[in-house]
Amino acid sequence: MINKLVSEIKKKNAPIVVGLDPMLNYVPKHIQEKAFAQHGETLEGAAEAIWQFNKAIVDATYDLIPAVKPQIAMYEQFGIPGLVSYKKTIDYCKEKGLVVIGDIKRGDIGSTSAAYAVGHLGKVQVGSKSYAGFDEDFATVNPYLGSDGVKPFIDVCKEEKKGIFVLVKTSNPSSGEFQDKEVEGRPLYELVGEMVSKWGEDCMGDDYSYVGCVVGATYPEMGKVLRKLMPKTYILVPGYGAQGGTAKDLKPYFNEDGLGAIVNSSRGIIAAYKQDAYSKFGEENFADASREAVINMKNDINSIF
Ligand SMILES: O=C(O)c1cc(=O)[nH]c(=O)n1[C@@H]1O[C@H](COP(=O)(O)O)[C@@H](O)[C@H]1O
Repeated sequence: MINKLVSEIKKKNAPIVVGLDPMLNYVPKHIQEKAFAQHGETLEGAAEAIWQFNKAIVDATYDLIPAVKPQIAMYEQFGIPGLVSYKKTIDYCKEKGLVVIGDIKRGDIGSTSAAYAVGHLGKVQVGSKSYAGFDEDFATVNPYLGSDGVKPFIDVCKEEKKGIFVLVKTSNPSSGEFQDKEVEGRPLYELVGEMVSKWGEDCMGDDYSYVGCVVGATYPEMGKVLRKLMPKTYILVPGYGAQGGTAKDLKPYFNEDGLGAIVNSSRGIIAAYKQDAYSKFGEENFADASREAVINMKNDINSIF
């Protein structure tokens, strides 16, 4: 799957991911009203609204982008109906040829991680049959329980030819509270980065490992150090746009070949119609606003090369 991700990035000339993080207050009134007319103001109604919202955005942008990243929390808040919309979103995006990065940020003791890995990337055995549960192409993984929490994901990736992005340095303001702490004279995120690079050594695609990492766009100095430390590791870079990361901050995350990083924007794309810059579209044409926001993001990021 890492080879498909890289080749789609090249083909579409777009090292970007659209984050499908649908909060109900981003969903235009006309979509909410239709969903509530069918299902009432219920969890089912909300789940239908976010699904229709996602579908419209995917239809308007899929030809421009290599990948999407649905964040499972945004679906989980609507319970089981929300998870059904998460799965519908995954299947629809795959039908459209997109690589799907499930932002699930899992990681636990080995046996529990194995179940997470099976549920999201692998297949579960039921008697003589086996089934893929959520079936994303990649998943985000939290490594802070140690290697026995990550290895089960790598094992499933090997079997299924899938991939993971392991959190190394996150974009949020307090990420330094633990991640920047010095251990043996070096920040913890560097040690984690080295470990991720090591895990990825025998998980190589053509040019990059299918064990990738996450480094926030909001810490470009650290991105620069980590890029050098882990040259074969693909970096998923969230924090562009709504969290303040800008294109000029992003150059250090890429290799000389213009590859090696893929930048996520969620609110900046899916809720573009709410921004002044896209107000000309109006709420009805929210998906067209998202399309223009994708084109602008792509041009903005490509301008650094
Ligand atoms: O793993 C992630 O994707 C992630 C890691 C990180 O360090 N920071 C971060 O913002 N994210 C996710 O990236 C998305 C960012 O959303 P926006 O700030 O709206 O673009 C959310 O889904 C976050 O959960």
